[in-house]
Amino acid sequence: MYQHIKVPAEGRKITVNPDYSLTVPDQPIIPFIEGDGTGVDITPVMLKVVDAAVAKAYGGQRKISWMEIYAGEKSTNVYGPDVWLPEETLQAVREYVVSIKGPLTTPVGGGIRSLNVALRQELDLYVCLRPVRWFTGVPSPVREPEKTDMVIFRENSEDIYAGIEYAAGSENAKKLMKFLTEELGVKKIRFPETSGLGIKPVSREGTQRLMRKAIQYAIDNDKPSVTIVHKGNIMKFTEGGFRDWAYELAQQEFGAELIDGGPWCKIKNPKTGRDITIKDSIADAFLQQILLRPAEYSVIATLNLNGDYISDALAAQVGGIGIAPGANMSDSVAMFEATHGTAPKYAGKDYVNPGSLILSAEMMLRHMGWTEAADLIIASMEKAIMSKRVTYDFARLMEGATQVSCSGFGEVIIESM
Ligand SMILES: NC(=O)C1=CN([C@@H]2O[C@H](COP(=O)(O)OP(=O)(O)OC[C@H]3O[C@@H](n4cnc5c(N)ncnc54)[C@H](OP(=O)(O)O)[C@@H]3O)[C@@H](O)[C@H]2O)C=CC1
Ligand SMILES: O=C(O)CCC(=O)C(=O)O
Ligand SMILES: [Mg+2]
Repeated sequence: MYQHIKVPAEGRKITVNPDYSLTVPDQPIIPFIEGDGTGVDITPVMLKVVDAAVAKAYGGQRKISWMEIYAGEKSTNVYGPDVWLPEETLQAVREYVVSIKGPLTTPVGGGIRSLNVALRQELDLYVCLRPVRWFTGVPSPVREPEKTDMVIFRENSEDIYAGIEYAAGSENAKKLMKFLTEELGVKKIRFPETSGLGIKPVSREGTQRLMRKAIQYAIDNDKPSVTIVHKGNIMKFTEGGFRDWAYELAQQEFGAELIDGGPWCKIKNPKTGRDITIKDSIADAFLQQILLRPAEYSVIATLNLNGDYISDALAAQVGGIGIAPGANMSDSVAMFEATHGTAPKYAGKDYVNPGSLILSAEMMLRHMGWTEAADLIIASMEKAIMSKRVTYDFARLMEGATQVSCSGFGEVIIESM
């Protein structure tokens, strides 16, 4: 079976039904990746908090059998020097359907390509879902953080993240440059000899499967709008294509009707009868509007790079990246992870906020239909924040706070259950 993954003796697999709903046993086996950097701090705390919430919510009737799988630096220790993402890790994520991961390091410039992106691409986890909302008591740089309540649907499989890039001066860059200049008549590359080149694939299928999920989410959760965020004025056939294909999907599949001749349009929510406005915003303008008029935005559908930037910007608006959860999803497989990275300067210091990963686990429990345990995590997280016993990131901005460690914050959450 597996070479290094130890399958727990107790527990069963979660399975996917033909309609993509899940069958979740009372003792599911859930794979987790510890993660690099602060992964060693936050992942054990997340496991402890989830176990406590599940025990409290179901009195021993339900329990998670955690199964460690490997990626990143830990994988190179287990599998050998150059094995950053073993095939059996991908296999386990596919096979066990629901999993959770800590952050993984990606070097800047040279070195390995992102393992986080590789996981998303290999498993075709095409939706990066990142809800952003304020918790009462969290210090925020804006005056009315409660007005920020958005859910980002970031396209997770295309765009410049596809990794089609050639280093300046490399043979491939030269070949591509020759093709561009000689075959396509490109004359606008300012310094051809010293340019690195990247290619940005964006497709109708990729856009529309993402937009379908975003609209369905707005319907299921009675949200007032879906905003398509793009830079289609400049990148006409990639970001502009994204905008046009997203509107096209809204009209063709959801029967959206144009407002004042378009392109904005609206759908009547079949579940509530309320209107859902489908609109778009150019990314730079969007970034100032979310600060100045956040209440006007709800569900956001955007491309990979925009979604990456927007995730951290919005997280900051509601108190920072310490409580910014997320999920990477295909129609069947879901892998939950925080929005933040490995924060290397804090690695192993039991210091950072485990909140993002704990809230990612909360999303995971909700996805599994374990809503009582998920609700318990939200309620106890709120109580913990209100008690002002918080990690450094909140403590430095909160008056009268007592700073606690990463594991200490986990304890405060568990005490508050
Ligand atoms: N999905 C993933 O696995 C991701 C991986 N990465 C990778 O992580 C590495 C480091 O990236 P970097 O750009 O420094 O971004 P990080 O998100 O790791 O850290 C940036 C800053 O965010 C704050 N922060 C991060 N995590 C926490 C936390 N748990 N609690 C409180 N504050 C936190 C810290 O702010 P302060 O300094 O103010 O205390 C930190 O210095 C890179 O290799 C990058 O590629 C990045 C993003 C996602
Ligand atoms: O893969 C990485 O290292 C960074 C990814 C990232 O920033 C993100 O997904 O938000
Ligand atoms: Mg990011």
